Amino acid sequence: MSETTEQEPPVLWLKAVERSYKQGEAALDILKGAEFAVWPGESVALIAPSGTGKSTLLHIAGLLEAPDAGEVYVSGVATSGMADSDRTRIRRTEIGFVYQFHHLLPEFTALENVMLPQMIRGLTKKEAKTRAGELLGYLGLAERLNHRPAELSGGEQQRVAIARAVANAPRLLMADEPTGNLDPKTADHVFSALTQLVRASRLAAVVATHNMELAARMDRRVTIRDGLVVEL
Ligand SMILES: Nc1ncnc2c1ncn2[C@@H]1O[C@H](COP(=O)(O)OP(=O)(O)OP(=O)(O)O)[C@@H](O)[C@H]1O
Repeated sequence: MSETTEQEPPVLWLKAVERSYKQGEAALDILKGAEFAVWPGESVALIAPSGTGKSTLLHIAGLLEAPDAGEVYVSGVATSGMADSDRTRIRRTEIGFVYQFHHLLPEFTALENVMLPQMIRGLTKKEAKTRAGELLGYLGLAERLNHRPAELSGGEQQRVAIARAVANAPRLLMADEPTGNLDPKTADHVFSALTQLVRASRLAAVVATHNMELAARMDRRVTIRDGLVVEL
């Protein structure tokens, strides 16, 4: 765990989270009281075998899905009793998402892809452009601002996706196999860029990965066992 964490509340805190799915008449208990917290500036690898509940956990932690029981605190705020619109607002302002595939808009340039979420949030075009340029520059893409996704390499596309995810300065970054589609060397570069950004911006990051080498470079590693989150 990184220093500093004692006084600050966790950015994400899952408390006694339960989630079951119906399977015919039976209930399939996936999360059975899971506890999980991530602090500012800390990166945590989630290494969970297929079917153990990785997606379920990421969806609940990312406020895309509500738990059956338990509570999800984001920056100290309990989210379970909230109206959907409030939960969506917290998701949009506090959480950034990166997926295995970049999902960039093909007709827009790298710069425009990073500007868009900011403009949707109400920043002026000029403000959005400045921040997008800075972020892309930080991620080593200063020479690629006006390229469309198809004109970028896989690693470059994924770095643009990372810039887009943090464009609105979220406090939590959720990444699901962010390097899963890249060759090992490119994965290494993208991963380094991501962890550097997490530390520099004091984000809390949860990165689901099957890559043990990359997971070893994060602050902590957790898995899901018998419906609980356990440290590795
Ligand atoms: N909507 C649903 N209805 C019924 N069962 C579900 C539903 N969603 C997931 N499950 C089941 O719950 C279990 C956990 O699902 P989850 O998607 O969280 O797994 P996962 O660990 O992310 O797996 P993978 O890495 O293969 O995507 C699986 O056995 C899955 O079949």
